[in-house]
Amino acid sequence: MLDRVVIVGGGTAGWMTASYLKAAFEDRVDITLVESGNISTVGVGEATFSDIRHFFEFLGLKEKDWMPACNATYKLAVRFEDWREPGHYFYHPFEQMRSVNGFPLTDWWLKQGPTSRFDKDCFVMASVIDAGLSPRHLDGALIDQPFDEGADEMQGLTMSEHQGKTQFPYAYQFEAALLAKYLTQYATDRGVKRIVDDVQDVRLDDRGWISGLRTAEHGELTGDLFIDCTGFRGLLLNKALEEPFISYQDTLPNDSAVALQVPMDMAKRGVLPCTTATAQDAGWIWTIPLMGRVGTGYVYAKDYLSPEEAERTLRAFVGPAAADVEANHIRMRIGRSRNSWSRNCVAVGLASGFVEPLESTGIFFIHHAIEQLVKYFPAQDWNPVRRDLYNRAVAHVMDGVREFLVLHYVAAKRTDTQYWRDTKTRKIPDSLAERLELWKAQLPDSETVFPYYHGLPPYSYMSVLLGMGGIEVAHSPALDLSDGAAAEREFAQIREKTERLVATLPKAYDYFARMR
Ligand SMILES: Cc1cc2nc3c(=O)[nH]c(=O)nc-3n(C[C@H](O)[C@H](O)[C@H](O)COP(=O)(O)OP(=O)(O)OC[C@H]3O[C@@H](n4cnc5c(N)ncnc54)[C@H](O)[C@@H]3O)c2cc1C
Ligand SMILES: N[C@H](Cc1c[nH]c2cc(Cl)ccc12)C(=O)O
Repeated sequence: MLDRVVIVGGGTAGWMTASYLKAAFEDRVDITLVESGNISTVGVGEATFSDIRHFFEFLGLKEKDWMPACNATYKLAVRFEDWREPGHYFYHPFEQMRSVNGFPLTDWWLKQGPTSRFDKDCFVMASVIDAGLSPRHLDGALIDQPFDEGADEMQGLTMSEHQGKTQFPYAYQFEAALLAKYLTQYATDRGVKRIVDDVQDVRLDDRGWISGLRTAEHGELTGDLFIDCTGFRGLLLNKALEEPFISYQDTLPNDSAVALQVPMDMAKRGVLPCTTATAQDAGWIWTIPLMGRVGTGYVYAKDYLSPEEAERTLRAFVGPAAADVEANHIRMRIGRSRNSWSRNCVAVGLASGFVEPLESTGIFFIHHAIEQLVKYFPAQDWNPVRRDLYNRAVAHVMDGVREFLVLHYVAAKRTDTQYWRDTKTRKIPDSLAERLELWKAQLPDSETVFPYYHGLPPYSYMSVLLGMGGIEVAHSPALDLSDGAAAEREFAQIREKTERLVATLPKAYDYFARMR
């Protein structure tokens, strides 16, 4: 039996993997995690997809167990500011798109939208977020979305199985370092062995498979399956096994970030329940409100901006609250390993691949990789078919997300700096170029978006296209021959529901303060 797993790296990827494998296999696998006391984690992964609730569910954790320990808040959307023009904003929310007579409501909106704001007309969440509200009432009851939290048929589903069934109305924002600490406790309580040491050498056998890891103080660690969670270093997969890394930088040039963790009195400031991405001259700034601080950072391309200038701009953006806060400068490796599983090594997290944090996909990649690893977990025969299926699934997720992110830049109306002008002439993936031609005639649907599971539903593409405003899209001609009354009723229902929710939901801050 293959039952000895060694994980290298104690960041979000390492501890999420250790916790999940323990929850899946209990004592039938022996798990050791080795993490360096000298090499720090990236530790800025703060915003997630809504799907991450499947991860916590799998671990048997409820929000009240882990959220207060991680200073966590709810994220109802990504709010894009200034991507179209200064002062403009729109939301990409966690809310399923309604359909009327077989056409998405956004299609009707293009023909007869009540206002100029597609997000407010088509989703209730846009106004809920503007008002700084929680999607749960103070007694914990969830906003009445077409989603039944306790539905039996929804339990135990993986993310890809769940996609398209219903849309959970929120994701989370949290301190990544605190989540890693929380999961360290969770995993070690359940028998994961933790070693704090540096891996100095990776030993390969005659076939080139990993036979052991030489550590500074704990001798040689042996195992069957080695999981590389060493971050951008890719110590096992890319360095020792020499698995090539495919860069995405030709299409996604942002390769640098500078981050600040700004302590803040959130009772005074309030919590806007979303992640904000504010366009800048050479990239964009994220703002993530947590309980007790705001996480913020400037993501940029070093070909267009120096680290010093990026830090200056970020500090000016945040204001005096950041005066005493030390900046964390990060170089990002953008792209994916050709194969994330090679021989007896699987890379998870940044060692596997990463795209810039626009749309917060890093932790989603980790979660997806772990679900797939359990699905295709190897047996003693190391059947290569399972490995290949795993590699295909992981590559599809990252390639699909790459297309989705490139769309943001191509579709953004801004052209006021060289950086933004270049987004309109830079090479884009061929498949995306073809899709864009289709979307100009007909809004994206499941037939025309990236065809493999990559986490993002067609309505996400519609939201970005309509919000960014740089690509002209048209409504379906069939709507000109159709009665629009049902769509008008739907818009009216959304308005009524929005008014009811805004009048009854508590402030997001009050909800979390009560949870603590
Ligand atoms: C600027 C930025 C913003 C981001 N924002 C988000 C976001 O909002 N949402 C999101 O989902 N994701 C985000 N991410 C991604 C997210 O941070 C990562 O996916 C997540 O932190 C996982 O990192 P990791 O565990 O793979 O690597 P790391 O955090 O880099 O951890 C690597 C681990 O390996 C250990 N290690 C390395 N070498 C050795 C060695 N020789 N011996 C022993 N141990 C070793 C280190 O000590 C460390 O414990 C962001 C990333 C960046 C760069
Ligand atoms: N898998 C989905 C992905 C998804 C659906 N709506 C959104 C909105 C935003 Cl801002 C990010 C991702 C998604 C999920 O997480 O629900």
